[in-house]
Amino acid sequence: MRPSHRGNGPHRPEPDAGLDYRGLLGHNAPPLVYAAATYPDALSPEECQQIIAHIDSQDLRRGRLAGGLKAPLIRSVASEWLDEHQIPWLTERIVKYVARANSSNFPFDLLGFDEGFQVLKYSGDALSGPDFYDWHIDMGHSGASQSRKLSVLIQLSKPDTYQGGALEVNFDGTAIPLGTAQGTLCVIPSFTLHRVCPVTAGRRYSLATWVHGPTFK
Ligand SMILES: O=C(O)CCC(=O)C(=O)O
Ligand SMILES: [Fe+2]
Repeated sequence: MRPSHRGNGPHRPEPDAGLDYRGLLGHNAPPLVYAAATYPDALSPEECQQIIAHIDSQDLRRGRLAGGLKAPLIRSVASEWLDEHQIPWLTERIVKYVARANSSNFPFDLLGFDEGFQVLKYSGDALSGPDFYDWHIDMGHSGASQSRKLSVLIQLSKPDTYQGGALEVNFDGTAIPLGTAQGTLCVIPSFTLHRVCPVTAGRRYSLATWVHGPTFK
């Protein structure tokens, strides 16, 4: 069971129900950095299919960790950087939700997207074994990953097209699954522990991008 209240702070809504948390913040309430901002219909099914078709037209590479490290025991996925000109509406859409999330949850100083969009394909092939991304944070030790402040994660697949593959966050010791509906966009601080459970059948497509800014202080 997942608790609807955690810690002693303000009420934290269920991640799946989270749209606009502003009304829940008291005047001096601390920012809700230990909650995901989740927007279930950020992309339509047609828009998700457009991105999936684009991913399937690409030669994908094996994914690495934040900072470029190869670690097949922690991350197994096929990935590629998206040429955003091929999905011209996407940047504006993501910016809209990041702005909403940052004003409601995470009043972080942000400067922009320094890395572009990464598309991800997790396959549940019996032969090569399930793809997954074990517990990790997105802030890395080198390059642009050092200044990641918000992680934006989009579910592109319909949940009934794969098995396993839950995207989970861990704020306080409890693994909390985020929404799986096709087109769901989640925003979490890049220091949040999260994982993608092994995809045991089918294919799970997702998109990840990061918003950068000055070092936390
Ligand atoms: O596939 C996902 O939904 C999340 C991917 C992720 O955590 C990452 O690429 O850093
Ligand atoms: Fe991640």
